[in-house]
Amino acid sequence: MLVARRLALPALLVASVLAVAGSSFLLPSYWLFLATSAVIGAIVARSTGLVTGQAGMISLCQLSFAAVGAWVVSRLSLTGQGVPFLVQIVAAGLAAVPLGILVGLPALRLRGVHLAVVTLGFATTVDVYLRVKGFPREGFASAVSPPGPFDDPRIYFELCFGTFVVVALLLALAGRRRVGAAWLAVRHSERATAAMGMSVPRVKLTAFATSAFVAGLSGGLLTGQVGLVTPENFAPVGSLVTFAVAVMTAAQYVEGAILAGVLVAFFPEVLRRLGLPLDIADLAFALGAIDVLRRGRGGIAAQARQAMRRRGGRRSPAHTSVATAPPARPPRRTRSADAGATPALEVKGLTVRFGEVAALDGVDLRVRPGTVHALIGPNGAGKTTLVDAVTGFLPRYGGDVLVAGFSLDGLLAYRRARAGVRRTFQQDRTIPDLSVGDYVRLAAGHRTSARDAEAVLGFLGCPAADRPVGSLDVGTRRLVEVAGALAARPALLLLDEPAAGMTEVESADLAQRIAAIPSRFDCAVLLIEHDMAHVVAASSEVTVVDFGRTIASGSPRDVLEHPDVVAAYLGQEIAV
Ligand SMILES: Nc1ncnc2c1ncn2[C@@H]1O[C@H](COP(=O)(O)OP(=O)(O)OP(=O)(O)O)[C@@H](O)[C@H]1O
Repeated sequence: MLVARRLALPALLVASVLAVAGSSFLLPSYWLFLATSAVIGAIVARSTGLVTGQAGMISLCQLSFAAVGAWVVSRLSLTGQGVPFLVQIVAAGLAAVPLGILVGLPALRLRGVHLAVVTLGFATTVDVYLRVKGFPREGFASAVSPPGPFDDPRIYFELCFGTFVVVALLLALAGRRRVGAAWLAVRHSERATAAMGMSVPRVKLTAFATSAFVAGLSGGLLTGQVGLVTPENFAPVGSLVTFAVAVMTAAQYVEGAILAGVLVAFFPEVLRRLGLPLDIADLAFALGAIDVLRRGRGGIAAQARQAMRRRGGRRSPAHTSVATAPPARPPRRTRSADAGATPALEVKGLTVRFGEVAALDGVDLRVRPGTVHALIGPNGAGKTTLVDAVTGFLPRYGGDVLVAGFSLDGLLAYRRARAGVRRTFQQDRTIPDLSVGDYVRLAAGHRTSARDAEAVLGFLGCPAADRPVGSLDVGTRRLVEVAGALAARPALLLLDEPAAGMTEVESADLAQRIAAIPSRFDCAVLLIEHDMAHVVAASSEVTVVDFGRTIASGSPRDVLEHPDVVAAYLGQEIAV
């Protein structure tokens, strides 16, 4: 039954692909032309969905990338005798890549509306250039005519459709690998992406470069379809409409991209037949995009997937309860436990200022190898700032941070993560679009087997690996985040209030599991937590900070009875 269900989807997909491919031999020539336009529109929509929907960067210049592809095919068709047409199409995509990287550079610093303005400015600049140059006719005597067999419109449709299928498959494959999952990660949180050991600039630039490649392909295919392209084909308003449709349909998904292509090609045709102004189409797409952004629930394809997931979720068996799952056997230890004197973490004279506020003022801290060390203190004491400094999330700090005797000073966050320093955040930074297992493998940052990932999930009492992260409650997501960091097999794990959002019972259960991390994973832990019962159960040493200074350090019971600590908490119930 399960096998039949698993085979049903691929079989349906293959049947759909064959049906669409076969339809070209049935359609009259005008409808075939529109169908070809729809497929080319789907390709450019998919490119927009990649950079915007997947990687979360607003690009309003996708048709400028397509223009580069169009120029390449125009040029090679008319002057590059003998270059096979398929090679011309691939060259169209490749030629757009440098431009994609160039446009991606501002995205390293800019976000949201600022990036949108820059990309729109780029689209306008390209448009002006094309018009001044009389694109693409300068030097070209006649329209592009694809060589046989692509001069047959039916075969040309097959070429376009085949290109779309290949692009969709490759991007689906990328989505299952680190590169594609990283695009999703950067959309949800750049800090969490860096904490997973990934270079945020590289992730962003690969997204822009790949999306430019795909858009370049569409420009090349459009040239072969219409023969002569003009600047109007790639005008900024066209990029805006592409963006709006991609948002409306959620073109980061293959079905969303197909819907976008169909709407762009056929909706104006419907309006024309009804005798209505064609501009209504652009207006409808804009309103659709505004509605999607206002509701914040994703475009049409995203909502359809969520609805299916909800239906599937009701059928699937209940997941392992966080509170009741017994600790599973963890992966085999690969590092030998270092019982020597070198601290797992040594912080010396750490000082951090935010303007006039001294968040940390000469803090010293030593975390012994093989221990869980709690860092506690009232709100605003400087705990998260210390974690930020250790993990490289502050532009500057005074003092030294050493892990296993090696200085981390000057290293960027993602390099510290790769060096074995992993952290979690106070707010949930998981990626709802991924399954629990995919998230853990992405966070692990190296070739983690499904078995190893499941062993870590089992150790922490997380839900099953195939559960979508988006279907979990906040407390469970935070547990999955801990599992991701732990699966990376770090030398030092910094947990920032991992039990926040959990019930008392879940928190107590997690404390026991955290206490077992050093012996089972050969990893020291720095734990920030407000729940004192959790602190006592999980840690063997505690450091207390207040107003950016260390006020006590030692065993949990001694520290919690220290008069300065009691005074710092101003009578709050901290004794356990
Ligand atoms: N980016 C920032 N800009 C300005 N001030 C900041 C910034 N980050 C932290 N601070 C200040 O630094 C001090 C320490 O903050 P921090 O978040 O490290 O405290 P905390 O002990 O983690 O508190 P909590 O338990 O509430 O999370 C606070 O006074 C806070 O307002």
